[in-house]
Amino acid sequence: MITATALRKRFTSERLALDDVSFSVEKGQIVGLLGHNGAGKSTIVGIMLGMVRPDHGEVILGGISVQRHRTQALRQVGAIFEAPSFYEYMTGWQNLRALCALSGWWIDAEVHRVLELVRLSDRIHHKVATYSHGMRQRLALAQALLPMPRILLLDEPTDGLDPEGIHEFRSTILKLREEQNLTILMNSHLLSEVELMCDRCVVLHGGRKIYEGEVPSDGGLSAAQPRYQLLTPNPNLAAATLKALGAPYDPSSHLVSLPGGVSGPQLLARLVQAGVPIDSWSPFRQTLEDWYLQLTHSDPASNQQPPSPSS
Ligand SMILES: Nc1ncnc2c1ncn2[C@@H]1O[C@H](COP(=O)(O)OP(=O)(O)OP(=O)(O)O)[C@@H](O)[C@H]1O
Repeated sequence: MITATALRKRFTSERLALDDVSFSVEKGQIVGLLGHNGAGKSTIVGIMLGMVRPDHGEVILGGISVQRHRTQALRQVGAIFEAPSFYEYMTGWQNLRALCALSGWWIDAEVHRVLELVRLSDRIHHKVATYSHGMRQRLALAQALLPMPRILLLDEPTDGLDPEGIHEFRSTILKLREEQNLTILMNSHLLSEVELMCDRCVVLHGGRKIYEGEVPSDGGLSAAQPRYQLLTPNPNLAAATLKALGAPYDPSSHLVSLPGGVSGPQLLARLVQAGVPIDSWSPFRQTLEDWYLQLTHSDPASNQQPPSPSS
C-alpha cells in the first residue's frame, strides 16, 4: 500500500537528510518510523504528502506515484502532520466543515460516525479555543479520517498528550485498523508506543535506514540468545574462565552469552567450581530500548551490519 524507493534529500550542502531510503508497508499494517531527532522521519512524511520534493526516489501510495500524480495519490490519504492548527473562534464542527469544503466531501452521517470513533461528539459544537491538547489531537484525527482514507500518515501523533490521552489515541488507532483495515505509517520517538501499536518498524539514523522488520519483542530477544548478567570483583578471572567454557563475556556490560546446551544455573556452578567470586548472577532480558540504543549507536557512516533483533 505504501512503497518508498531510494529516497534521497539534501536541504543544505552539509549532509544528506535522507540517504537512499527504501521501505514498504502492506495493506492493514501499522508501521512505526523510529529515529533520533533529525534522523529524517518528518522529511519522509513530508515527501509522502508531496510537501517536500525528493532529490531522487519516489513514493507510491496505493499504486499511485505522489511525485507524478500527487492529487490522485493523496486522495487516499489522511494525515496529521506537524502541530495541527484550527480556527480557534470556530467550533470543531465548523472547522471540519471548512476543511472539507476544500475537497467538497461532506456526509453528515459519516462525520457523526467518525466523531463517535474519536470520542469528540459531545464537544464538537464548542469553540476550538476551549479545547484541551488531547481534544485538538482528536479533532485532527477526525479531520484526517474525512473523507475515508485508505492510508493514514501520522507525524508524532501523541506528542504532548498525557498518559490517558496516549492510551485513548492508541485504542482509537487500533480500532481503526481492526474495523477499516487502514494502512498506517506513524513517526514516533516513543518506543513504548511503537511496541504497543506497530506490527513493524523502520529505524532511521542520520538519514539512513538501519533496520526494517518486526518490532522485536522482549521475550523473543531473550529466548533467541539467553544472556546473563554477572557482577564479580574479579572480572579478569571470570573472563578467562568463561572463555575456556565457550561463553563470551563482556566486562563493560557484565553480560555473558550462554553457549548452546548449557543453562544459566549450570554455568554458574562451573564458575563457582573455578573459584570465581560472584556478587550476582541474573538472567538479562533485553528490552526494546536496549535493542534500539544498540542499533542506533552503530556508526551510520560505516558499512557494518546493525545488530539483528536476536543479537
Ligand atoms: N526545511 C528544511 N531546511 C533545512 N534543513 C531541514 C529542513 N527540514 C529538515 N531539515 C534537516 O533534515 C534533517 C532531518 O530532519 P527531520 O525533521 O526529517 O528529522 P526528524 O527525524 O523528523 O526529527 P525530529 O524527531 O526532531 O522531528 C535534519 O538535519 C534537519 O535539520
